[in-house]
Amino acid sequence: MLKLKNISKKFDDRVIFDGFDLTINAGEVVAIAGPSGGGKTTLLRMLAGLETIDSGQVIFDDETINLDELITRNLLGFVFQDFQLFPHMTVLENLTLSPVKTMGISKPDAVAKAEALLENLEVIEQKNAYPYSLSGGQKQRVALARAMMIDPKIIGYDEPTSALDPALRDQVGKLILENKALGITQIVVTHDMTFAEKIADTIIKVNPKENKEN
Ligand SMILES: Nc1ncnc2c1ncn2[C@@H]1O[C@H](COP(=O)(O)OP(=O)(O)OP(=O)(O)O)[C@@H](O)[C@H]1O
Repeated sequence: MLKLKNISKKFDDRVIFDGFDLTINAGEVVAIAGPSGGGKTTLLRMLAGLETIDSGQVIFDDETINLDELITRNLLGFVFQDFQLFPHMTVLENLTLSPVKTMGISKPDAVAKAEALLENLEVIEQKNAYPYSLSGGQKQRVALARAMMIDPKIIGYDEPTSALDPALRDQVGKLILENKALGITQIVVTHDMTFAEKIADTIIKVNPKENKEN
């Protein structure tokens, strides 16, 4: 279970979160909705350690995580809105780069793990392809595989359907529900309420004026 307690975050003088609380049960799919600029992406970035948290507590399975350690704790694997695949690297290189460089995983182990994930996500045939040659849906799957390389406790998706046509949107929904069946906790930032209602156990709204759980 993930508990955020009394989280506060400012950018300069601008308050994004002021005493924000959130509880997510293990295996749950939570959709985060709310107006543009409300802090949805910032929330994911903070949990992934890509953005600092000014104050508050992050508790995972009863352990209070030191806020400075979020970047190395692999709590949340991030599937970026625009995928952020390195254009000059193959799919396999995109997946193995960070685990080998920053996590000390051996290259053969990283490759084996990447291939297993690509196989599961049905993009193994693209392992030596460069991102430009992939379809939107394939990029999405590769981005998901890359997020899963670090064995995160939670997978966070930033607007996973925004670049996709309706058929691919359904495919992403299916992937999220497949991960749910595996017991993976997932947080999905989305503007798309129809999609949120389809995939989420809980929908949470973040609002810049009242960023308290509601
Ligand atoms: N690194 C940063 N420095 C300064 N301000 C930032 C930074 N990142 C985000 N912000 C500001 O914080 C606010 C929340 O941004 P965030 O991207 O989290 O919103 P969002 O809810 O995801 O919006 P959208 O739905 O438009 O993607 C915005 O006003 C944004 O301009």
